[in-house]
Amino acid sequence: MRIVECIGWLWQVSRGFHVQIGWYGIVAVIHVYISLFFVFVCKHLIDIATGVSEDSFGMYVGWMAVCMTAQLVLSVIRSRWTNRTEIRFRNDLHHRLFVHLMGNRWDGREVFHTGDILNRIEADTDTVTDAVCRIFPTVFVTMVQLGGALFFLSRLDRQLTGILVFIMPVALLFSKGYVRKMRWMSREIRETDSCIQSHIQESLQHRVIVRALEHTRKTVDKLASLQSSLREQVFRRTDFSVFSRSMVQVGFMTGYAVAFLWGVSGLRDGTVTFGMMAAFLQLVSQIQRPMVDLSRQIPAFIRIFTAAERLAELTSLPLEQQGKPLRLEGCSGIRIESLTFSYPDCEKKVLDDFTHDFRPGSLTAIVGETGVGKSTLVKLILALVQPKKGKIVIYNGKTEIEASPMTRCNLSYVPQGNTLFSGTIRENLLTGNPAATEEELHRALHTAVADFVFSLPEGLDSVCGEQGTGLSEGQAQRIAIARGLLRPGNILLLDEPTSSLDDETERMLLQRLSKVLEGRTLILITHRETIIRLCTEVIEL
Ligand SMILES: Nc1ncnc2c1ncn2[C@@H]1O[C@H](COP(=O)(O)OP(=O)(O)OP(=O)(O)O)[C@@H](O)[C@H]1O
Repeated sequence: MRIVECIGWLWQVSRGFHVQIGWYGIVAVIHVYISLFFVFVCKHLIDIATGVSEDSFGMYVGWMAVCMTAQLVLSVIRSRWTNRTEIRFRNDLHHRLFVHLMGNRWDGREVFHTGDILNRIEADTDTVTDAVCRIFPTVFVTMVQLGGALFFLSRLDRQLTGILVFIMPVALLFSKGYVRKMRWMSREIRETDSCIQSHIQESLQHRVIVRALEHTRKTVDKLASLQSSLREQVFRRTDFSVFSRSMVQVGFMTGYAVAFLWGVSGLRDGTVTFGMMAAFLQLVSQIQRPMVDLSRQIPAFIRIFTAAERLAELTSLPLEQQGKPLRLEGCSGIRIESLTFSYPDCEKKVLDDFTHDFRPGSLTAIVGETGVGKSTLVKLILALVQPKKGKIVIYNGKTEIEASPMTRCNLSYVPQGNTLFSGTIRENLLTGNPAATEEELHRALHTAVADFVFSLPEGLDSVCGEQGTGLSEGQAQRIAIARGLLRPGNILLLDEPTSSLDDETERMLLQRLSKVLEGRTLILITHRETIIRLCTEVIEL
């Protein structure tokens, strides 16, 4: 991503904060001019004290007090503003990224590891927040301060200003090559940091399995090796930037020495007053400080562009089709016409010219050997992935709609395996239908043979951990079935719903399920004979 594009992205994500930043800039500029006026007041006071000027001493003391009070008030306003804007901006950016990532289109391939995404959302968002709320306004103020100080100095001594302006742009040392190298180094560091976070996140998520496979030592060693790479990369970047900064420092030190010697020789010759000398030194430091600050900000700018680039990669992920849910009333069916699908970067077609009509009210079992494409077909029906060719139509006799994210409301889906969220059982069930009544929750649990919930000490309010820890696989599976049954859709999509159930529980589940299938279409993936017998149709992939 080019720097101009990074700036454009930053401008776009900070929309909604431009007015606030503008106000901050105005306050900061007033602050700068008050500090320059303070220099002017000090010069006059020294000139009055040394007899060069005959102005009123009391009046200038008064101005001095006004300047000091105003500076204090403005710094309080600025730091209060910065802290408030920072938290607002960070929350806003987090929110936008989260909304985007929750709604982005999935093509069957995860572009980023979850740990990498988390790292970007945390660390890169912090960098961008710091840029928008602190660094950019500070740089703006620094430039105004620099311009004001140079202007003021030029009123005192044009020649000296000319010399200083000539010496200062040592910062031009920061050629294109320097910036390119720093950007590359920053990107490398951020990528290693993401790898560390991904490794920690995945290892912690599967720590029980890691322990069971006696893989703990290797996992810890991998972290140490990644950390050692990160350390080396940071050391390399630090050495490079320290060297470049020292070169700039030399330029500034020379500038200060020139101003000092200029003033001293002027004092000796009588062309410079003590007041002017004090003003020289104050102004030179007011020029030097901003220049040093600006040179220090260059690595920060490179970090900002790297962070902006990494966040822009997330926000540029295409979004799923958006729109109002398209709900079909009554019993609905699904017609699949010449469907062809293959995962990105895979030659093999998982489905090739597949056609089938899941008629309204039919009970269909999808069977086939493992890896043949059963779950993929369900994902296509859910419009989680898009077919390469052919189409999927949901119909009810009166209306026909092509499958899309908006037709998901017609589908009650029970995924394979343990898919519970951390929280109470009630919260998990309500993700199926937030408006479900207490009676509906009880009915769904009963149909899913999950009556065991009622005998738990906390009942529906029992808490389960991440991925349903605290419950057995079979218990978690039955709660997931109840959650699917609560969905308002008339088409039930069940992916291996009884894989963790014993024969007796499975028999009861099928018995209870058959009673609620009136007016609904059932599509289920299974390997179990008992379930296949319940179905009116069987298709083998
Ligand atoms: N995200 C993916 N990217 C690439 N290939 C994938 C992806 N998901 C699945 N596949 C491949 O697609 C094929 C079909 O997978 P799918 O999960 O649909 O099989 P399945 O019939 O449901 O298997 P099982 O009975 O084991 O659940 C497999 O060969 C698998 O390797």
